[in-house]
Amino acid sequence: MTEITPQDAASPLVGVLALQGGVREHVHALEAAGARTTLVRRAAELDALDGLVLPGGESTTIDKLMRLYGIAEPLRAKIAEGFPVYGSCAGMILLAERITDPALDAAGEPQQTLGGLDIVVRRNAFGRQRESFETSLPFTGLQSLPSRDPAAHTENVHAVFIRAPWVEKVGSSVQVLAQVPAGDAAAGAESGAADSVARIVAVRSGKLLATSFHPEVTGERRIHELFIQMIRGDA
Ligand SMILES: NC(=O)CC[C@H](N)C(=O)O
Repeated sequence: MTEITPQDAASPLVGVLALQGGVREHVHALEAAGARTTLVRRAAELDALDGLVLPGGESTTIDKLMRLYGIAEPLRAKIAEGFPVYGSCAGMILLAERITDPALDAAGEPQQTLGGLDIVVRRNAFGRQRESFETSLPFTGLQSLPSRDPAAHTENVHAVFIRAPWVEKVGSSVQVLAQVPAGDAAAGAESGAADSVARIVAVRSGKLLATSFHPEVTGERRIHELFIQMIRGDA
């Protein structure tokens, strides 16, 4: 069912892919940031949109359902034409050109991605013991947002990680927006590597934005505002 919210008609219409995962939270965050929203389950629903959010959840399930419902191919084609998409967590995995450790289905077939974002991601990268954590991260590129605190020296974002991927490699077209610094106590880890090396957790390339973490669950609105500015061509 399509739900259009009564925002200003000039507000961009942003879809949230509603096949699996944390859909509601993105709808609320987008609306708080000034967008109109609609839930997307079918390829025909893509055409009316100004942008799309791929939520967190389980990337293997979302991948399977996107292919089953025939939405993967048309979405891939739109992304190649410059359609704005923001992916959080599983959504970041779906935008990645490559996964270091793709899950295999019962037939031994690796999970697929939409691609478009020239990054390599590692799933569940922060380890099992501390599979969820929260931390505060400096985030690049929020300077022009309406909700920005003009008195703030650094633009820190509250970031919630839930079985999150990190970005292992970025192509030359990709801008790194945030990293978990080496030695971050919250990231801690079993994944010893997180202690000794900074890990990339937010990136942008053209009209594609991806975060390993979930701004939509904390009341953090600046990432969604940034995405709306990207849609409008203001960022
Ligand atoms: N919170 C999330 O979206 C977790 C992502 C999940 N680990 C995956 O691989 O899809």
